[in-house]
Amino acid sequence: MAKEPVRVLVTGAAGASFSGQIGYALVPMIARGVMLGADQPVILHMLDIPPAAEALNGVKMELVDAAFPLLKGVVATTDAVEACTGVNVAVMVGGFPRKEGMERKDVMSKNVSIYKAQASALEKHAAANCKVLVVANPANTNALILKEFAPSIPDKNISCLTRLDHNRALGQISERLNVQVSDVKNVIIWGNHSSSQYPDVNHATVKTPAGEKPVRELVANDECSGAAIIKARKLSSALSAASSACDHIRDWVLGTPEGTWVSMGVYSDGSYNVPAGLIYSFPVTCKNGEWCIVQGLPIDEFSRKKMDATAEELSEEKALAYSCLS
Ligand SMILES: NC(=O)C1=CN([C@@H]2O[C@H](COP(=O)(O)OP(=O)(O)OC[C@H]3O[C@@H](n4cnc5c(N)ncnc54)[C@H](O)[C@@H]3O)[C@@H](O)[C@H]2O)C=CC1
Ligand SMILES: O=C([O-])CC(=O)C(=O)O
Repeated sequence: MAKEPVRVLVTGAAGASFSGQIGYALVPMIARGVMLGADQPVILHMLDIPPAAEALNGVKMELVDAAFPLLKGVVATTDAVEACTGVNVAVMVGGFPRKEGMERKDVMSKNVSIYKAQASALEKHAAANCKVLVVANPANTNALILKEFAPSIPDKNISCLTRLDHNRALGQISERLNVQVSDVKNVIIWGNHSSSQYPDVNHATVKTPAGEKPVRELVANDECSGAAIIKARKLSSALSAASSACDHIRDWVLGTPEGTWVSMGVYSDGSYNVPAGLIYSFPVTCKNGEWCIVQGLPIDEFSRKKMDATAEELSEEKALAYSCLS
């Protein structure tokens, strides 16, 4: 029997300020089954702001023209209530993006007010058990604000995207070692989706004909390359961010492969002595639609310092965000 359609919200779907256009790259991936599976029909809900209404309608027309067999309907709107009504998955891309040379903190106050308002719309109108992924920067703190203003959505259902950083680390290791990216696994992104994040390869492995080898012996810890993309494209990452958002939701809903973990920004429960009450990126495995932090990994002194530094930045962002609320 055919499955019931899943309603997926994408905010910022018009990609209309032409910063990087994640939404425009993301919606056809969802309509093709990249996010939820090749047998899962979807109804897309797309939200953007009134100045982007015409562009948003253009995206809707393209989705119709592309005749995606899995796409059972499109809601394109500038009304947050209409956009959020009945959604099972919400991917929050809309926001005020950072541009070349801009600090993330410059855009905090604009995003705090956006996320406060959209949290209320989601809380009141989304389907029960809606899973939320915040992509827009500052992603961890936007997710925290969303959590704060949608208290009836369980903590476990609110996350932010660090999968792009995770995938970047996998990609860079595969380039350096000249191996297939699918043979590399279990890197970890700890902390914030910012330059303070700690990409940790201490537990990563690469598949070789002689079995799995630790990556640590082969490469040093890595840097995130978001700024390099902005420099090269004059636009921030879009297709890789969209693809990583699909990976994040797919693994969350359908499960991570046996023996593999991924990085997700989730509400800290104090694991690894990360302060509770932050949205912090951890290694997680997913099963039956629930994520679970991988426990018991040994943490050396270098890693501890890096993990604490990014937690410290998140605590500062949290304080700044709360000061924007008053
Ligand atoms: N977490 C991650 O790994 C990454 C996060 N990002 C962040 O994702 C966000 C989106 O990036 P791009 O697609 O490049 O930006 P973009 O500027 O191309 O698109 C943003 C869209 O959001 C819309 N928007 C603004 N306020 C809105 C609101 N209140 N409600 C609904 N829509 C709204 C804009 O009209 C625009 O269409 C940015 O904050 C960017 O910094 C970008 C790359 C990676
Ligand atoms: O800073 C930005 O807007 C882009 C970003 O998050 C990334 O590429 O990781």
